[in-house]
Amino acid sequence: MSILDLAPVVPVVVIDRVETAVPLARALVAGGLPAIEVTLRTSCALEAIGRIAAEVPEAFVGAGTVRTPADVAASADAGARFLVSPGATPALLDAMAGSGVPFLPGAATASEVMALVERGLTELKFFPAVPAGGVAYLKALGGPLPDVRFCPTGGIRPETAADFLALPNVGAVGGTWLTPADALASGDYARVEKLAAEAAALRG
Ligand SMILES: O=C(O)C(=O)C[C@H](O)[C@H](O)COP(=O)(O)O
Repeated sequence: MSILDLAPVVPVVVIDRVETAVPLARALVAGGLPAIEVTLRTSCALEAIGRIAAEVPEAFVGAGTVRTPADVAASADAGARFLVSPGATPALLDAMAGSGVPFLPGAATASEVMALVERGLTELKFFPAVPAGGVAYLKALGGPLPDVRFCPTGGIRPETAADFLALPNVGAVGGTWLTPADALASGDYARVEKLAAEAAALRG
């Protein structure tokens, strides 16, 4: 099973208040997006992953912004079922591979992609997707590197997601638009569910 096949969109969520973790995960799952990437950018991220893993079993919760071997260990201990990194280093790749947890390492250039393919990795995050060159760039990478599938993330909006998903080398896209900060602040999980349902419908 690949993370890229769970849903067309992987919500990237930044959780500032751990109490929001479970209701927002339930809303995303109810909308049809079970794979949820919780970024390790906030102090409660690991606790949020743990709560979602324990209380929302139908979610497939992972850790994002995984940058170091210590992040890998902490994420796995918290219950992350996948790991996403913005880029890749040899030490990080060794740790992710050794963890036994599925992972999507980040790459943005042909050389970076080729280095990962040398390690047997063919499912990658393309980051930062839009600033790096967007749909045209990813399409061009697919010419010489057709065996690699990507989860482009960074700058993707609901109105541009379908263009990425139309590429043969895109399995899913990531983005933060499913969980607007004001919706989380006001507890408007119905809005999160609606945004998730619209995203889930992007690829039939
Ligand atoms: O923290 C990480 O490792 C990330 O995954 C960075 C995310 O790709 C971007 O934060 C996506 O954010 P948007 O451009 O708002 O969709």
